[in-house]
Amino acid sequence: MKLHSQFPYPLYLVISEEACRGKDMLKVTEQAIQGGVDILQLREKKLLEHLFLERAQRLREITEKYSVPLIINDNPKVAYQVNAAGIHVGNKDSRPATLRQQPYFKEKLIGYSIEYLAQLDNAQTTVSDYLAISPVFRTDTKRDTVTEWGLEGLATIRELTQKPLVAIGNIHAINAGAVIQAGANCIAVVSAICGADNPKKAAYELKNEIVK
Ligand SMILES: Cc1ncc(COP(=O)(O)OP(=O)(O)O)c(N)n1
Ligand SMILES: Cc1ncsc1CCOP(=O)(O)O
Ligand SMILES: [Mg+2]
Repeated sequence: MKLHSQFPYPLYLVISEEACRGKDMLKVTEQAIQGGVDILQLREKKLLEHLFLERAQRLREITEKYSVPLIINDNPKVAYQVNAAGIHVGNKDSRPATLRQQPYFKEKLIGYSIEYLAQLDNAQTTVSDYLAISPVFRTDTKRDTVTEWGLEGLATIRELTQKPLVAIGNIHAINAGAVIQAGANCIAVVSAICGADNPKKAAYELKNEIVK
């Protein structure tokens, strides 16, 4: 079994209403947590800010009940307003180094997407708490990606940094073990759990592949 001492969240669910395909997002969240999800991100790319905030507040009630950290995608204002555990940003978003200077984000988790190897040397990476290998495998859930890292790319990055690595992109129970073996500390998924008929069972099966 691998140790995850730097980032004690081996299974990461990135959720949106659209990804839940008609299922109640709040129920999916609760079932997924009961199945073993350790950390949750709300990622709504098309919502107006006040609706994003409202959804984040609902999720916050559930994550608080289970003591699971809630991460907000892209939007520092919403993260602050719901007192989220942190934020995830990529190359088109607020910069981690800028966020880190704000009092609210000083002690919060900041996740940063890695799309180019050169990012490993930049100031954004230095101040981030985890790096997302984004994506490990091409996925229909997010099409505007740059580099498909593959297991080899993930292993290369593992050798170049000590930062916790969160692997994302087309990861399912069948390939999760290989992704961990290649050096990831955490598996992040959207469709493997949100798109499953039984999100609790899907989370449980993924978790088993990760921690065995
Ligand atoms: C855990 C995790 N990893 C990667 C991403 C992608 O972030 P980003 O590159 O900013 O793209 P969008 O998600 O904003 O489309 C993520 N959200 N979460
Ligand atoms: C948000 C995000 N960032 C990189 S890939 C991705 C989507 C992953 O979705 P799935 O787990 O359904 O492939
Ligand atoms: Mg983003």
